[in-house]
Amino acid sequence: MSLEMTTVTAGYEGTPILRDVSCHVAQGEIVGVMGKNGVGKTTLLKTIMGLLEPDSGSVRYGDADLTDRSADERAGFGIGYVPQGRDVFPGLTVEENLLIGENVGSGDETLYDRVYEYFPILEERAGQDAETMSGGQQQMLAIGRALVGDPDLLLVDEPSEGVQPSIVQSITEDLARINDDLGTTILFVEQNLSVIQNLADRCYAMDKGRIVNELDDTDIENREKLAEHLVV
Ligand SMILES: Nc1ncnc2c1ncn2[C@@H]1O[C@H](COP(=O)(O)OP(=O)(O)OP(=O)(O)O)[C@@H](O)[C@H]1O
Repeated sequence: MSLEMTTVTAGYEGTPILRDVSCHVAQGEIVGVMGKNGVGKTTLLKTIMGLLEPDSGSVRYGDADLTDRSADERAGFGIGYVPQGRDVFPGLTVEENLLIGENVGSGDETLYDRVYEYFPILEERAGQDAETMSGGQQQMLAIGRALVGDPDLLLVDEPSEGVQPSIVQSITEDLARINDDLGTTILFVEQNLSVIQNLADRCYAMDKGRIVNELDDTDIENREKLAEHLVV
């Protein structure tokens, strides 16, 4: 199913952040969102996930109008969210963190097997306090937690943030493989040029709450062109 956001305006307590944002992601596509700090990238993902109510505009997924649906309902439609900073639950084990991502009552063990296949370290560390894992392992856990919800669309907020460079490459490959193997559509926010180049089919550039450019695969190969949208 494709995602379609149309002329969305959204913000926090009366302060507008997203201004008239329209974007789309086709089924099976991997689309990046880039831009400097504070331009509204996280706000865009939150609005798609239903964690922030838009002041105007609409969010549609396939035939469904999600605009007035809760985040839980959107998860039920097959949308998974990997938040910035990962937000693993401290004091809970890796396995308990994964359990939280499961759709209530699904009990589908194959979803765990799938997560452990992509991220064997999570099986090895199943009983470990999630908080004591490295940044990269926590990022894998956050992706795994979304995967046990069996999403068709994955929203991923800065997968490279706080992750050491050698692991960034491996997480990028994992996301590409998830898209390839499972057909999972991916919309991700990123400021790391290499991740964008290695992962995105297409990319939106944001500035001051607006989408100011759309880059196709040829544009994405051009590092200087990409960097224009990221330099602070
Ligand atoms: N909960 C909130 N309440 C009020 N203002 C917020 C809140 N969250 C974000 N903002 C503001 O909204 C603006 C956009 O933030 P957002 O997190 O969407 O940007 P971003 O592009 O994802 O940046 P970054 O890369 O730094 O995460 C910023 O000015 C930020 O201070």
